[in-house]
Amino acid sequence: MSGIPRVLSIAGTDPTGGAGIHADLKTIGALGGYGMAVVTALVAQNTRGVREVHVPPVGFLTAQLDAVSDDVEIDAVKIGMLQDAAIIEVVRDWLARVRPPVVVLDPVMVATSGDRLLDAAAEDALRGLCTDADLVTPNLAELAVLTGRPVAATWDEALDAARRLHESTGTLVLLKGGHLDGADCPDALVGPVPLVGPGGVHEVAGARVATRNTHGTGCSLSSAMATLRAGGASWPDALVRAKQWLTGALAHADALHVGRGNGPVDHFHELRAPADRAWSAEVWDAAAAVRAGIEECAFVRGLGDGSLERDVFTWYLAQDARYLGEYARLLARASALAPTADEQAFWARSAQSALVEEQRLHSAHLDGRRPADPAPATTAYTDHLHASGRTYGELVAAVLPCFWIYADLGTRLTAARHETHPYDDWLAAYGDPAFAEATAQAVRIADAAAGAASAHERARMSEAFRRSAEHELRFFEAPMALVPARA
Ligand SMILES: Nc1ncnc2c1ncn2[C@@H]1O[C@H](COP(=O)(O)OP(=O)(O)OP(=O)(O)O)[C@@H](O)[C@H]1O
Ligand SMILES: Cc1ncc(COP(=O)(O)O)c(N)n1
Repeated sequence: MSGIPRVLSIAGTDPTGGAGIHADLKTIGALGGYGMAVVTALVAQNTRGVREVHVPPVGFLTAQLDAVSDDVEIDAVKIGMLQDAAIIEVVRDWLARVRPPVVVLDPVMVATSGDRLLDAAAEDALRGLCTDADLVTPNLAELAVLTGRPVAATWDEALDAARRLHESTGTLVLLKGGHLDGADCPDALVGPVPLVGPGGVHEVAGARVATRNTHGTGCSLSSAMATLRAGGASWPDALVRAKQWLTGALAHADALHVGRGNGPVDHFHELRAPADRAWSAEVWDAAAAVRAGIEECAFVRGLGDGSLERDVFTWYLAQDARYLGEYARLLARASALAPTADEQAFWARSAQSALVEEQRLHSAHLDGRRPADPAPATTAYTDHLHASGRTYGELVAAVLPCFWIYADLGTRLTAARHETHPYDDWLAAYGDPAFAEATAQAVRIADAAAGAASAHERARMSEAFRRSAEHELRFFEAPMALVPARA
């Protein structure tokens, strides 16, 4: 494969650009692939429904398919609307001749509007095509038709049906929870253990975005899976990334104002994000007063000019050691919840350095003394972090101020360093460029999580950040107020 996955969509059209090949091409581009398209059917449709379907002669479909495969090495195929059995036959013949490494089948039968996009007589032929695909992505109604059972009413029933489809076809199934009720919107890969892991099910949780603009989500998800898999991701990693991207596309759908029915999702929301105000910039600016309070507090000023009394500093270090022990647990939890291997590794490394590096520095200062009991400011801060561990985004937002406020203070306090400064090694640790880089990565991760979050989740992230920043201030104020000599 070249570096950029070459992905072919074989599907119908949607002149309003929300579903079919239009959604596929946007998705493939948004996720870093090169998109190509062969049209099975021309559909006069909009966000309110399908008006007319024109199917060109099947010979012309073969001509389109051959024109692409005679010339281009195809890394992945996504198959969408097929309309009738003759078209399915042509696609099966072509797949038998040209077998691209990744074949994803979205067994499109009925549009969101309720209009049929597949002849009832072609359902058997579509079942046959399922066996040729590497991944099949039915919604609940399509799963019911493919398995000959009633439509699943619960997630457990849907998982059973997906298992049945996998057993009858031998093909990996991506089960979609979009049509279930409730605040959650899970998806799952159901298939062989070597591909999806223990139990043969890899579930990816998701929050339901409150929008009626879901036109083309199925087309977009299947194209995303084809593109990401062709790019080298495992199926489970592809689903995590595809879902993160699609949730963001749904969260930005209402801003598009396309059509008066079920509108499309914003495939290019991630491209637009730099022009939007980053979440991190918003919350950092909103915490300006708290940050100023930290810079001006007696403890930080004393640390900078070296006038801070040793017993005050030692008391602070003892509390910081207590804090870091809990903080490392929360970083490890962020690692456990992380949606990608890179983020998982980042949080695990951060947990490790919080435990090892920081406590090594502390034990040097604490002179072997055991950390004291946690002070109220320490407990309040760690309680808040634990309470913020419900979702990945909220947790990442809650742990961020400890990185960011320290790194920011570090760059300021570095200016105060000199060889005989009593707290020079401490200032050096927080002014360390590697710590600044880790902080920048934590900020990038938080912005990506905020980009994919619903408005509600983003607000919770902001609140978690705001409260952590306030706890930072109280943590810095505590030593001066609580050192016994001063109480
Ligand atoms: N409101 C929503 N919020 C978050 N994710 C959603 C929402 N609706 C659908 N999805 C996601 O979109 C993808 C498509 O799911 P769905 O079950 O709607 O399939 P579909 O019916 O084939 O799609 P389409 O609406 O394009 O026909 C899945 O990943 C699903 O979890
Ligand atoms: C050409 C084409 N392919 C697929 C769909 C299904 O998408 P949705 O269910 O979101 O309408 C569609 N409407 N048109």
